This record gives sequence, structure tokens and C-alpha cells, in this order.
Amino acid sequence: MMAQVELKHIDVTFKQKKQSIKAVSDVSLSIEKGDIFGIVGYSGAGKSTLVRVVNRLQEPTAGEVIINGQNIEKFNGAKLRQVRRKIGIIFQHFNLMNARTIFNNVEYPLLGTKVSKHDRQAKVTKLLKLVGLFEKKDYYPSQLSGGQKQRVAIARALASDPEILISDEATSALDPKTTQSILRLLHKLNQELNLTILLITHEMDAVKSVCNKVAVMDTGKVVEEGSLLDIFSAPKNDLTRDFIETTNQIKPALRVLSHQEAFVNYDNRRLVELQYLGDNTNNPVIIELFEKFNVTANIIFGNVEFIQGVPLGHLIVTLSGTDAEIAQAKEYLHANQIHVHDIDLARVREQEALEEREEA
Ligand SMILES: Nc1ncnc2c1ncn2[C@@H]1O[C@H](COP(=O)(O)OP(=O)(O)OP(=O)(O)O)[C@@H](O)[C@H]1O
Repeated sequence: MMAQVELKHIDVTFKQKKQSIKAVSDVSLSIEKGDIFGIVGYSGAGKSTLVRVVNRLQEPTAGEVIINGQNIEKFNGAKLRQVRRKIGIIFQHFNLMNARTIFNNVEYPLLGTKVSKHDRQAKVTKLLKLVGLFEKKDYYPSQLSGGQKQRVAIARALASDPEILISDEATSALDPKTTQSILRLLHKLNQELNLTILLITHEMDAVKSVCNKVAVMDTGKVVEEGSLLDIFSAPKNDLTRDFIETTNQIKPALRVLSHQEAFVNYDNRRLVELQYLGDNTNNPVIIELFEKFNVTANIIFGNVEFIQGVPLGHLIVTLSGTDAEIAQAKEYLHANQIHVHDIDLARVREQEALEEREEA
């Protein structure tokens, strides 16, 4: 299948008087039609600069941008405008026009096109209904909540029938519940309009909710990339792990344990984290450990979530039995595609102290 957006070896360097900043460094990504592709990274990682390259709001210093098989480097004038119309964009601060009504905000991109007044009105009506805001059509932006403003911005972005929607931190100013409702809307648009979405965010939770693919950026580079399920079940990079940790309760659970009396002098081979994917969830493995090896596994904490419809489970358990029995039990778990990590609570405490010092 031909990629819809292909970025090849993109560099963006900003030259200032004394120094130059490499905001994007050798990034290659391939986004297929219908993807909801997450690009996650901390502030300054280069995400916004990278996506601005996609519609050439930012010229790359090096590399190629290929949209629907066409290298857009030499495009200008009408041809570039045409490409840009196929790429909608929404931002953190909505960028609505405060002096115009909701209706007129959404209609705005259609003014000055060949679309007749009648068709414009029909289209704006349809779009406002699609985002659930038709009743507010005569309101002004200042009369709407943040989530509602973002819905207007989405409707406006859809007015030119884009094939691709770039969401640049579009939920970052919203509360968690509103964030989820906007993400659900984006997912609906992806499904119903076959809209390709590029979701730029520093929130891995947002990526986890809607994306099918994700790239993690750090200081201008993509450090890891893959399907959502691969990234969540087998992250390779420390930064990716940090982002994933923000989306589940395992780290806080370990911190609580690390301060409990009962775990002060524990044997760290006996406190383990089990991670399993998909069908393994159904295996009564814990019971088998007892039946086969006489090892009891006591569940201290459990977290199961669905990633692209596949269950991903984490259990923190204590194992009791002889050393030999426990070693056998661990081997058996490995053989059943259940990852086993020994938990080092002393390290958990050190890590916590370190983070507290950094925050102070
Ligand atoms: N026009 C510019 N001139 C000079 N430096 C820039 C310019 N735009 C961005 N930068 C720098 O490039 C780097 C990447 O910025 P960018 O905004 O792409 O990051 P980001 O991951 O989107 O972060 P944020 O979410 O904070 O915007 C930063 O160091 C930033 O200061």
C-alpha cells in the first residue's frame, strides 16, 4: 500500500545569530491512509516543527515530503494551496475568530471558493451536526467551553474536506473528561470519513486511547516507532517506558509497596511483575504454578487494559516456595510468553528520592 504521508530523512535547523538549533533530525515516518498516528514527546522535542513540515508551513532544511506519492518540495502557488487544503489542522488554543459566530467560523474557509452560498450553508450545518454543536451555531466563541471551541475548530478544519487532520496538542488545554470526548470525536471522524489523523501530544494517555501507531520523539529524533500494541507490550527505549508508565498505575503501586513494613526485608526474587498479552490472560497460570511447582502466587496488584482490543495485563505478585521451585515456576512463565521481572524496591525508593530532589 502506498503511504499517504511519507517523510524521508527530514532535518530542520533554525539558524540564529550565534547558534543553530537542530529542531528535527533525520526523521523518516510513513503514515498510511486511515492511520491515527501519534507523535509523542516532551515539550521541545520537535513535534510541532515536524508536523509543520507536512504542509510546508515549515520548509525542511533537508529531506523529502511525499503526499499521496507526490514529492511536494517544488510545489508552489495553486498546487501548494491544493495540497494544503487536503491537510486540516487544529491547535491547543483553538484559534477561532472571536468576532464571528460559530457558524461563520466554520464557514470561513469556504468563503472565496466556488462553493455557492446554499451549498456552504448546507455544509456548515452538516459539519456542526457532525461535531454535535448545531444548536450553538449563533453563539460566539467566548460563550463556549474549551471542548466546544475545539469541536468548532474541528468542524472548521473539515470544511475543506481534508484527507489528513493534524491535531497539534489539541487536547492539552482540556480537562481529562473533555479530552476523552474530543478523542472519541476524532476516532469517529477517522472511522466515518476515513480521515487520516496525525496526533501530536505530550500525553501518552491520548495516544493510548485512539492511536493505532506511535512514534516517540526526543530532541529532534524519533527514538522508537511501531504499532500501539508493540510499543505498549515491548517498549525498547527508556523514554518510551517513561511515557507508558504515565498511563498505568504500576509505578504508584510499586511506590506504595516500597514504603510498606512487610516489604522492607523481602527477598527480591520473590516479588515479581508479570506481564502478559492477549490469550495468555485466559490461562489459569497462577493455579498451574501451584499445581505443577507447588509455588503460590499472591496477587498484590493487578492492572489489565485493552490496547487496540488486545488485553495487556500486569500483575505484581509474591511467590512462595523453595528457591528451586520458584526458578522452575519462572521458567514455566517465560515459556508461556509471560514476562517476569524481579522487582527491586530499594531502586524504586532511590528513584522516588531522585525525582523529589529534581522537583524541589
Ligand atoms: N522558529 C523557530 N526559531 C528558532 N527555534 C525554534 C523555532 N521553532 C522551534 N524552535 C526550537 O526547535 C525545538 C523544537 O520545537 P518544537 O516546538 O517543534 O517542539 P515541540 O515538541 O512541538 O514542543 P512544544 O510542545 O513545546 O511546542 C525547540 O528547541 C524550539 O525552541
